[in-house]
Amino acid sequence: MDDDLTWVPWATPMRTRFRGITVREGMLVHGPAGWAEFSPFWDYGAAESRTWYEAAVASATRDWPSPVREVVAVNCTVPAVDAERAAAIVLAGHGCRTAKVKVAEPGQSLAEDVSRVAAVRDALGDGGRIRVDANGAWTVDEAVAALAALDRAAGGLEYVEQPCASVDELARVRRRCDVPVAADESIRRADDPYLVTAHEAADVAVLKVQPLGGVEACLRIAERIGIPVVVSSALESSVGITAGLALAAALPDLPYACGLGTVSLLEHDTVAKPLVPVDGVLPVGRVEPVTQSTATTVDEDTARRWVERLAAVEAIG
Ligand SMILES: O=C(O)CCC(=O)c1ccccc1C(=O)O
Ligand SMILES: [Mg+2]
Repeated sequence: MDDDLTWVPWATPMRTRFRGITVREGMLVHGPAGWAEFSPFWDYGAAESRTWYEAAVASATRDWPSPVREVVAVNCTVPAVDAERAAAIVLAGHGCRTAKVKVAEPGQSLAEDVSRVAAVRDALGDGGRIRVDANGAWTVDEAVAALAALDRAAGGLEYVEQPCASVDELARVRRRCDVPVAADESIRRADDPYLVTAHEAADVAVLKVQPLGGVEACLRIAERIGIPVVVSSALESSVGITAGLALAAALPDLPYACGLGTVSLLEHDTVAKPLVPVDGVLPVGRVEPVTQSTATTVDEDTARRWVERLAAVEAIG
């Protein structure tokens, strides 16, 4: 354990269930450079959580790279809810002109996805952009059929994020379909993040700071990967979002809105002024958490689980 670092557990219910997650929790960490967040999902074991730990320690101990912009345009994120709630999320979308819509949720139908996307287009108006995220749930044939219907419902999709699970399938969808393909899980859960470009499987790379080992590590991937980058959250509290904003701010080119407008999916946050977009953008910079807040007042069991988890990840070294 690094003596310069202070670790604080936090937890909050989600306002809206998101990919099966109903509670979001983790640890904040304070070091010489400021506050950072360690919040791997519980389906990640100690080994896969190691990059999340390295990302947190790097942000707490080292300055971030120099920003080239002061604000970052973000998308609003629409979980796999019904059409009415999807429209409400977009209308409350804090000026975001891009919406990301979750599709292919287990147990739901393509008709539900089509009506959700159509409702998002209605709420967003003509000018806004719509992207969808299938989290790898489709086969290639399902993706091709679904994308034709969703592209029509959206009046044109900006891109589809992770339509299928494997790099090879992404490449096949990309060849058969005009909708640009973005790779998320194929980068953040892969041994080799560059496989997607080697196989011409993606037009856009989604980078997430925690799973990919930190702001600097992501910046190096962005430099090498050769396709435009979208920085996205892992549903962090505002403290974790600042690291994503630091990455987005340091990228020379940022042609797409980033998926960092997610704190409104959380019931409680770790800071007094949550990083909710204003006019569709978020400010770049460090934040101070409120360490005696509802989010950081966790029960004994939650605190113990995180202390044990941290020890398990640190033991990997
Ligand atoms: O990109 C966004 O709009 C929000 C972030 C997001 O969707 C997400 C958040 C946590 C885990 C996975 C994902 C994902 O992109 O699949
Ligand atoms: Mg995704």
